[in-house]
Amino acid sequence: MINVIIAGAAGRMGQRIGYMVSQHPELNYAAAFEAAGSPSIGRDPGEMGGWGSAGVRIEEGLEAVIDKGDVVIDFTFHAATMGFAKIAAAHKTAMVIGTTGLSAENLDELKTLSVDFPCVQAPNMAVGVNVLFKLAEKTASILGDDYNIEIVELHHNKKKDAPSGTALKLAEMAASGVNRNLAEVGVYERNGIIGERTMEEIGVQTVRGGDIVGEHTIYFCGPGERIEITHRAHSRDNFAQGAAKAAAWVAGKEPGLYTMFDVLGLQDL
Ligand SMILES: NC(=O)c1ccc[n+]([C@@H]2O[C@H](COP(=O)([O-])OP(=O)(O)OC[C@H]3O[C@@H](n4cnc5c(N)ncnc54)[C@H](O)[C@@H]3O)[C@@H](O)[C@H]2O)c1
Ligand SMILES: O=C(O)C1=N[C@H](C(=O)O)CCC1
Repeated sequence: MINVIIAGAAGRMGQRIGYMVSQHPELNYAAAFEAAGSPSIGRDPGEMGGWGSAGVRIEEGLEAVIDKGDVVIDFTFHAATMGFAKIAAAHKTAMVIGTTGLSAENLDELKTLSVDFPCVQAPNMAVGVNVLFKLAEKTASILGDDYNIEIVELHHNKKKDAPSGTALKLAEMAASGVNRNLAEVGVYERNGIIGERTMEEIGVQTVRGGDIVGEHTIYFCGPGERIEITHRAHSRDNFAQGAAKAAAWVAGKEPGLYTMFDVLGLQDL
């Protein structure tokens, strides 16, 4: 069995990932940890979530549990994630990172650290979203420069980062399809007398409200017609199943930075 350590075990994703790990035939829920001072410390994450005993108690900090597992699954907060990656790299323990809001500098640092440990990092672990990434790139490359590309994402009112990591990756994939650099053409807000839209820009807009789990639409708006491709998450379970699948895949792999395209075999599509 592959022993799994779950970071942020009391969180919305940490809870569903814990359940999926407990149900997975190759995975064992070996340890759980939370931030210092969390009221969940000492509690059983399964009992907290109402899905039975996980067989572990939530501990404080990754250092306390790093020797108990083969892979750390992290869906927490960007400011904490890089610290976890440094600890995992030093112990050569595999990692699955779903936390969003990582900066370009964080991703560069992760690439450097990954010479020492295998790590899957992806802003969205649902199968459907990863297919959508590929569709966005292909559709953009087929339609070319005559179609305006716009992305709209909707999430719950507790989400801390904007735009979503998924929307940013969608924009990156579409930009790659039309050979543009997102850093040069991404437009994240519009307000006031902004003038006509340029053909090059790729718009990314954010909606926050209620308990929306997550919705992403990419629009290709052309003369006389438009294509809209939407992914809607009905619950967090697809993300959590993807994280469990990634953990089973990455344990024992060669050091390196991998994505869900590697896990799902979509790399060459
Ligand atoms: N990749 C994906 O498929 C995917 C899917 C959903 C959410 N996410 C991302 O996962 C992250 C978490 O989302 P959420 O809705 O579960 O948030 P949440 O706030 O419900 O959960 C985060 C948990 O992490 C804990 N945490 C924060 N700092 C910590 C630290 N230093 N040490 C240990 N634990 C710490 C918090 O106490 C909390 O319990 C966000 O970045 C979100 O965008 C990714
Ligand atoms: O609920 C969240 O937070 C989500 N975050 C990810 C993102 O930022 O793309 C994935 C969808 C849900």
